[in-house]
Amino acid sequence: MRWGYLILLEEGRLRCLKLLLDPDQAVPSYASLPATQRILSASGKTVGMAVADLLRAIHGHAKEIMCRRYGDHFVNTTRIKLVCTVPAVWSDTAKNATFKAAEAAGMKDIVLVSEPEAGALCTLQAIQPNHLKEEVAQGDGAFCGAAFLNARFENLIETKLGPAKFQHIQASKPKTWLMALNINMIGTIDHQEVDGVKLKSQAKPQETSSTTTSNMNGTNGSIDDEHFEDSSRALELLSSYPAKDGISVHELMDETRMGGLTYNDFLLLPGHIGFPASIVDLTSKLTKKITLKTPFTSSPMDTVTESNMAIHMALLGGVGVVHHNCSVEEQSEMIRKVKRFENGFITDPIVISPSTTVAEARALKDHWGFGGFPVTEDGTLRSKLIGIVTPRDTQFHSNPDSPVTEIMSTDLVTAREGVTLTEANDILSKSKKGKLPLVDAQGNLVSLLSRSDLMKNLHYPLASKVPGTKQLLSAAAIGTRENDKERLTALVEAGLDIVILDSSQGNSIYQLEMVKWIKKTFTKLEVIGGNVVTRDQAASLIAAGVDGLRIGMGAGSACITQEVMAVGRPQATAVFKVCEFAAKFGVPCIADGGIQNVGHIVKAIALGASTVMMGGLLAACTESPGAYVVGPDGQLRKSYRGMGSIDAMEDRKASGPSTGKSTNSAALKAANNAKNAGTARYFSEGDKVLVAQGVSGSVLDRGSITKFVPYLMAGVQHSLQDIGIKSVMGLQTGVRDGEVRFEFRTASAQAEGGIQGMLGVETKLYS
Ligand SMILES: NC(=O)C1=CN([C@@H]2O[C@H](COP(=O)(O)OP(=O)(O)OC[C@H]3O[C@@H](n4cnc5c(N)ncnc54)[C@H](O)[C@@H]3O)[C@@H](O)[C@H]2O)C=CC1
Ligand SMILES: O=c1[nH]c(=O)c2[nH+]cn([C@@H]3O[C@H](COP(=O)(O)O)[C@@H](O)[C@H]3O)c2[nH]1
Ligand SMILES: [K+]
Repeated sequence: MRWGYLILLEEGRLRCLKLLLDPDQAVPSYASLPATQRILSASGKTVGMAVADLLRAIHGHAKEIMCRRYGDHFVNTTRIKLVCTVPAVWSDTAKNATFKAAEAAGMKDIVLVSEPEAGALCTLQAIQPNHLKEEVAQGDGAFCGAAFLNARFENLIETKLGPAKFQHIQASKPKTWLMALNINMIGTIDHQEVDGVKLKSQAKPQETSSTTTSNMNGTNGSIDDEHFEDSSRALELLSSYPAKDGISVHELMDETRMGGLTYNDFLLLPGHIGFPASIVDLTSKLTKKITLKTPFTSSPMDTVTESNMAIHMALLGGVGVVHHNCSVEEQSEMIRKVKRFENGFITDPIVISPSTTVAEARALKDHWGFGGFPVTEDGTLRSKLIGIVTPRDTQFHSNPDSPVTEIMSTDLVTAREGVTLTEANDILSKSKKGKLPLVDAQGNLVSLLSRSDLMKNLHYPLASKVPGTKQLLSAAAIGTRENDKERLTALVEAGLDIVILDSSQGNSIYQLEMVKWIKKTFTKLEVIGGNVVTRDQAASLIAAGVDGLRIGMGAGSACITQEVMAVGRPQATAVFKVCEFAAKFGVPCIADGGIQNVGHIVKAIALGASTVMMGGLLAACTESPGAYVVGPDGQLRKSYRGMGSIDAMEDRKASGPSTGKSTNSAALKAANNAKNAGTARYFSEGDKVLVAQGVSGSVLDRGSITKFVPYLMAGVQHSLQDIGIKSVMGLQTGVRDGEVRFEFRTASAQAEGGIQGMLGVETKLYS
């Protein structure tokens, strides 16, 4: 059932329906009911059923508005009394029928009040509380509702125009007829009364239009402002419109009208700017317990996120999810590197023994990316500190076989265990050394503080850290096979904080069981399930206990899932549907895939995503794995491939099993023994053909993410400023409340938004 503005003007409608509630009641002369009766009998409903439908819709609408304003929980736990107003002249039969219809519509706790009574009550309670003594308005229909007013007005026009002309206009302009009647109430009727109500006298419409026309065409340029509203009333007049300009997110996301939408299919409308872009707060949740200062994550793909990307994403306030297309040892090592990076106090420093050679120290530097190592008596932590080796010491030493004791510094500035970070930082700054070892009373090495970390602390104020520690937040992806449990155990030992269960279709028995197992086994670990694109998929995973969801199926830039599997969902719709549902449980969502620019990030967030995940956009950054190559056009590129591409699935660099793939059971065993995710999938298919869900190729160089991510952040801040919103969370509330408005974008609107008719365009996005 549709009602109100949703009914097209030219469509038939049930008007004055309530007059049919009591057939014995006199129908006012100006109301004609045959059309209503016709539509009613065609729909097979009784008047009671139709009124119940209407009341149900009104009730639902009211509840929706209240939920939007006050939250579902408050509304569902608060006793709500309903008051239904009816015309005072009504018979008891009509009132009783209304009451029955309200009950049929599921309205409980309801009372009926006559319309004049309701009006009077409202006024009297304001001016003289609790002193209502008598009904002040007579129930003679004089103050009847708008429908009657319209009907009376129509009658009036008919008498003025004559029936023939009246019917002609009505038939030839079915769309504008009703609108014109409703809007142009004021006008032709000088000092006339309609049902006792005096109408304001104004110029006749013909005059208005002719004066306006002549003014517009006139040569003197003067405009007779008698016919314009006073400009000081602009805001007041604005508030008299029934709805804000543009459409709400619910209207936008009504699939029955437009189908599933992508980010490019719509725009947000601008709001009011009353603050600088730099104060826009991008803080947002990644999981139930973890909040990020920047709502960005990088994909768990072997061409996107290894330790270097993960470290830098975390330094910049986001998080990088380390892929699992590698052995357990390799993945754990990557997590360890993230956790070791930039500790205020490095509590598990790499320590070497006096017998370590210069060559070995150099090799360790190449392996770890840093070269300052404390030397202790037996080469372990908690053993007596005897010196420190730095790259300066090893760099120009001619004999690689010399023990480090020959070159290490022994004039050490140390601090005692137990100093605060600030004190230690202070000592380090004054010492002009690169490292400050912390020792216990016996001179045993306990931990280390590094000057480069101090610098990094200064340069990365947004860094994502585990609360209460100086360690960066780490995240990794795993699969849902039995041996992924061992993988996860190793990752947790390496310090993992967040695990993502990496699948294109997360609503599987394997994933649900894995979620439950993880929640039971590693109670501190945050678990993100996915991928999902429907409410139903999300519900299963939420019920299983996930702390976050990852949304997207086939939207990624290297994905062909939608084409090959015929399964998936346009990303904007997927994000909205899942986030709307997940928000009810406080489960944050990642919009994964299809992010091509800043605008897409803002749209994903507006539709409810707390964070976005990027693959292709980050694949050719300095911090992503792999080397740059020069393309045929002379530009630098790095390779990028879908994790479901044949290339990735066949990549057995991590030494998969050599058992072959001859039988199904052998294949399953091989899959479980496989050392990387690609091989596991490869072997799980047994003798069957491999079906690719992704492609491989390359993407153009984007430079370092230390420049690119701040560009994305500033872009999002400016966008939110345009919308007139000060934070990511504010944007989501604004959208939910219907304050932030949207518009569909036709194909030509998309062309208009792009670059038009220009040659030699240089698309430099930031500097
Ligand atoms: N977001 C997206 O649109 C898509 C992403 N991808 C990416 O490609 C990679 C591979 O994705 P999928 O092929 O979906 O990986 P997957 O590991 O979830 O599924 C591969 C196959 O293994 C089966 N499987 C999983 N656990 C099992 C168990 N315990 N026992 C028996 N069989 C089991 C699955 O049912 C499926 O047939 C992931 O990195 C994923 O993120 C792939 C396609 C689409
Ligand atoms: O259909 C797919 N086949 C694949 O082989 C594949 N590999 C990755 N992904 C997903 O794509 C996301 C990254 O997407 P973007 O490059 O658009 O950022 C990633 O985060 C994944 O969700 C795949 N999807
Ligand atoms: K795609």
